[in-house]
Amino acid sequence: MADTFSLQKVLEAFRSSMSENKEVYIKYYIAGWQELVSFMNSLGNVFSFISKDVVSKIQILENFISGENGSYYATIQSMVKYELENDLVDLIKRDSHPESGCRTLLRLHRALRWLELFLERLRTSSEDSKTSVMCSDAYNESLAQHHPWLIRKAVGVAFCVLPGRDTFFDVMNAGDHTQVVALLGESLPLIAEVYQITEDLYAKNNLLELP
Ligand SMILES: CCCCCCCC/C=C\CCCCCCCC(=O)N[C@@H](COP(=O)(O)O)[C@H](O)/C=C/CCCCCCCCCCCCC
Repeated sequence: MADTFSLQKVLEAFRSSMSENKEVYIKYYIAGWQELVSFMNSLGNVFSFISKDVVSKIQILENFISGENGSYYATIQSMVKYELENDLVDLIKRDSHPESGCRTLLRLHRALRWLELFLERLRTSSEDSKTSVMCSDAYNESLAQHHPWLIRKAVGVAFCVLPGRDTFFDVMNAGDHTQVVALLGESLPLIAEVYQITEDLYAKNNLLELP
């Protein structure tokens, strides 16, 4: 994907990630994340500890996709089946498979819920709404429950230097504010669907609390 961030590209990646029978292609799922990382990198060094974590998780999944068992990593569904059937997932504590595809994707999956909540707040925000408040409310409702105190504090500091709402709307490169709101309205159900499919799959296989 090209350099300039656009919400449309994120939308396209998540749209492409969904197959006709509602499986989720990992390749496009991580392409969506890659696009989001390019946006976060443009926000400055204070966010680099976050983007580094996302990049390392993308890399782990890319290595699986391009590895000798890559065909099993085509979709989240095929990955879960393959890793579980072959005992490749640490279920209780991190041990012989500390970086399985399942636990790595779970971290991005939880972050996708944050993204959904944040974008929904942005979509329905008013001119005087603060991005730091929208971001941290979405964070507290989702990812924060899975992060230790130190990370929560560091994230709180990063939220304080977030650009304002207008800048967010501009960097989405989707036209004027009305057009951005419309595109968000189109994107959110898609992101929510990808999230829910993954959530149901992980719940069904008892994978939602992987260490
Ligand atoms: C205008 C476009 C809309 C907004 C675009 C936002 C772009 C955001 C891009 C990425 C979001 C953050 C994704 C964070 C993934 C975190 C995964 C995670 O939970 N990792 C932790 C656990 O991993 P393991 O240790 O178990 O391997 C890890 O410990 C965390 C490390 C760093 C902290 C992550 C904090 C996430 C905060 C989410 C808010 C980001 C705010 C971005 C500003 C827009």
